[in-house]
Amino acid sequence: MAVILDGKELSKKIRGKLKEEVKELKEKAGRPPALAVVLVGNDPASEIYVRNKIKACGEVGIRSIERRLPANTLQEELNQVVRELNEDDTVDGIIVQLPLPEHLSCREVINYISPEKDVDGFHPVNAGKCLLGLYDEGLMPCTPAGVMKFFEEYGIELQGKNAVMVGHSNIVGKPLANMLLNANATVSVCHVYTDDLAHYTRNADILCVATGVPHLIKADMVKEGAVVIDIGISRVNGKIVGDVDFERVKEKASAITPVPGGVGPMTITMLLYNTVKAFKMRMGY
Ligand SMILES: NC(=O)C1=CN([C@@H]2O[C@H](COP(=O)(O)OP(=O)(O)OC[C@H]3O[C@@H](n4cnc5c(N)ncnc54)[C@H](OP(=O)(O)O)[C@@H]3O)[C@@H](O)[C@H]2O)C=CC1
Ligand SMILES: Nc1nc(=O)c2c([nH]1)NC[C@@H]1CN(c3ccc(C(=O)N[C@@H](CCC(=O)O)C(=O)O)cc3)C=[N+]21
Ligand SMILES: [Mg+2]
Repeated sequence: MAVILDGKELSKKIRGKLKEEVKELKEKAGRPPALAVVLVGNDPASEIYVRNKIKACGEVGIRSIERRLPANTLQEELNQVVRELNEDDTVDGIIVQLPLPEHLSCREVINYISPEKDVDGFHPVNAGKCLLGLYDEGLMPCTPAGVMKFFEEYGIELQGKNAVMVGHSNIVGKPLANMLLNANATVSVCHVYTDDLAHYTRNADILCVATGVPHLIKADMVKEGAVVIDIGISRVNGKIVGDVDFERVKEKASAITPVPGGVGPMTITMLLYNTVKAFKMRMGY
């Protein structure tokens, strides 16, 4: 039976420390760290995510600012909101909740976010620092950084291991594959055009999956004793499910993240962590 990598428990521990730190920083600076969340339109899933982020900020003492824009907002108007938040000295972190309505370019608006305030770690400057392994000099993407915390916390060695990343998005798959490579794992990156996915996954000591395809990874695709990280979130008949057939794969894996309660909470935790980090960097602490 696999060890369950508990994202709620690890989050509790990290958020507890952040709360203490925020209290001290607030006394020192005369104001708390602040996160601005920009939400365009009213996608129900995004509404829930934003609400959770704002709640999590409140719990550790981070001030949050919600900027809601109508679904028919123009690109130039969205860019302008980001420019205003860049110029507001009391704002330390800015995120634009994705996905955006069809007519808007996320690439364009992300380029407007000041890299020092880019707490999602999506700006090309931060992506470059991530590639180079200069984690301390920038802000790293929250989901991949949260996954790396699991490996640290549970003492999971990466050096020399076969790591397989399924999914190659700019926000999860590519940066996580890169972080695994920086940790000296031998990394394969698979995606929808990969011929014989199971051939790769069966050889993985560390298997990370971020596709959004419910239960893509079955037990017969997993090596005995593998560490399995399930990043996918889908809603099937009102229930949240991951990309891994958890019930069967947990019998074979040595460690596995559940969905919910695994990577998701850690993503939010790393957003809080990045907001505190951005605040400290901006204040010169
Ligand atoms: N837990 C968390 O905190 C977070 C969870 N998520 C979840 O993670 C999942 C992925 O998100 P994101 O990276 O943004 O998604 P994208 O849709 O941007 O990327 C999905 C990736 O999976 C690949 N893929 C799709 N189908 C298959 C398949 N059948 N076999 C192999 N590869 C496949 C795609 O390949 P191609 O591009 O070639 O089609 C692409 O590389 C989603 O469920 C999302 O909700 C995302 C962010 C945070
Ligand atoms: N600019 C931007 N940054 C993001 O980081 C971002 C985004 N846009 N758009 C959407 C995706 C998805 N994402 C998740 C965060 C937390 C959970 C999470 O906390 N999940 C809980 C369950 C939550 C629930 O009950 O719905 C869990 O897995 O236990 C899931 C998914 C961040 N994303
Ligand atoms: Mg996505």
